[in-house]
Amino acid sequence: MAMSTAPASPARPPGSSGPSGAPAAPVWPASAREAPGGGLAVGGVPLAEIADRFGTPVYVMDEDEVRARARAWRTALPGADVAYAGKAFLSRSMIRWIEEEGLCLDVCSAGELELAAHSGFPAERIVLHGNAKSPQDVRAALRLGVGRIVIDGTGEIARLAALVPPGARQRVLLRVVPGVSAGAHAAVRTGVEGQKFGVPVAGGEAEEAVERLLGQPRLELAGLHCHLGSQIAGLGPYVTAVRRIVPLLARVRDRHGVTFPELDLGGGFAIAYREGDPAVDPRTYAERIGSELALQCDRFGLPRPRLTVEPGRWIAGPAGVALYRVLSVKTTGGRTFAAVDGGMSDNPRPALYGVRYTVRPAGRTSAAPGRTMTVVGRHCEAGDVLAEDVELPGDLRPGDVLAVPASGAYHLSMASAYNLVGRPPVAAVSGGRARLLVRRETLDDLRSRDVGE
Ligand SMILES: Cc1ncc(COP(=O)(O)O)c(C=O)c1O
Ligand SMILES: N[C@@H](CCCC[NH3+])C(=O)O
Repeated sequence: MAMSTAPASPARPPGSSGPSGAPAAPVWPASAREAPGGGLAVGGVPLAEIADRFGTPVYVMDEDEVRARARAWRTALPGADVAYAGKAFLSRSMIRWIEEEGLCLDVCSAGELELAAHSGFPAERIVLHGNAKSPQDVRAALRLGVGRIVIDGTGEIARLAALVPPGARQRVLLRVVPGVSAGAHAAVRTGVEGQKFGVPVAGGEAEEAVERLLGQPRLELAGLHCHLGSQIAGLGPYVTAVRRIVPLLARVRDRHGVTFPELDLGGGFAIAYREGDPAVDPRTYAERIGSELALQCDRFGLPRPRLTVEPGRWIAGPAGVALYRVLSVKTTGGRTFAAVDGGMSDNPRPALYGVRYTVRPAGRTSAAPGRTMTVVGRHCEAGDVLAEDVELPGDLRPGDVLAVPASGAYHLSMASAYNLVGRPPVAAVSGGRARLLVRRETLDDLRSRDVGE
């Protein structure tokens, strides 16, 4: 088996359609190429070089891929606001790229907010979310002057209004739950009743919250918000959400004489983790959701609100590649395990959602015949599995570098200190150069938190 298999697809703009007309689902960044001496290069930099220079595990972010993906949404929805959901991956450079591409930013804590503000991101382009905002979150949002705060529940309305200084008005959105089940795993389905986010459209709860908000002179209700869930591959759920939310807008208009200028339909757009996985195409989203919104608004005689979308995974995920070094190859119970020097501490997604990744050697070519192996992490749980039953070169050995694509979202942002191994660094690649964005968490960092007695 040739140890280097070519990346799935030649370079093409993210979000473009494949030859069959089905949504294209590139697994590797568009810049991925076979490296001159064997292995894989991303952003013009051989991944083996990155592994040697920064150590492993290391996360590689392709800056041009991030920017192209951000632009794909801006181009598809020219009259809309595109708010990158920072929970997917946030660093000072990422914030700068997003700012330069003209996006807004969705944050959900004082921590994310302060990082953005200190990186120079304009506060009026920031949206603050959260089902349980702490006083610290709200105070930071008011002090920095964020553009929008998303109200998640009726109880939050008076609490927030009380913190807005006299004479000031805070622009807010109300998060509603349209009763739509969507998302790759129960833990990330937020469009249905019975989970912790938002106020249901059904049963009148949302209308009651709107009424309360309209009665608060220090809050300016600019519109409704919903976020259905995450890793949603089809557009049907978004269409249903529009069909349920626009009639609510009409009821509010009829009852209060108010029409809202904005509608935020959240994020949740699927990416491919393995070859052939479906992914959302921003242009198809724009056509389908844009026309449904127009249709429903016309039906109720409402003006079309300005749309906001909040992609997180779609922008950061496919731009990231995780690099690990093989620590051991072991055959036991009829299975061969390749164990790497990271795992569930830097990528908890397999353990949390049962997700499986694809993996390929990144450092050298091999003529050895292929062998079915399971790639596992180094942590103390049998569920610490990255890729199951994948074909890898039969001569894979300790020291080899393995690359895992689609690793840019919800890996490092959810990484833990499990087994005190330290969180990996992040390197950016672009134009044949690599640079460090986030340094490795050292044992000193970890030890220094423990103050003893
Ligand atoms: C309110 C909100 N907006 C946007 C997102 C981004 O979701 P995704 O990364 O799936 O696009 C999330 C996370 O699911 C969210 O909670
Ligand atoms: N953490 C989830 C996505 C949750 C999105 C947050 N609202 C994942 O890795 O798939």
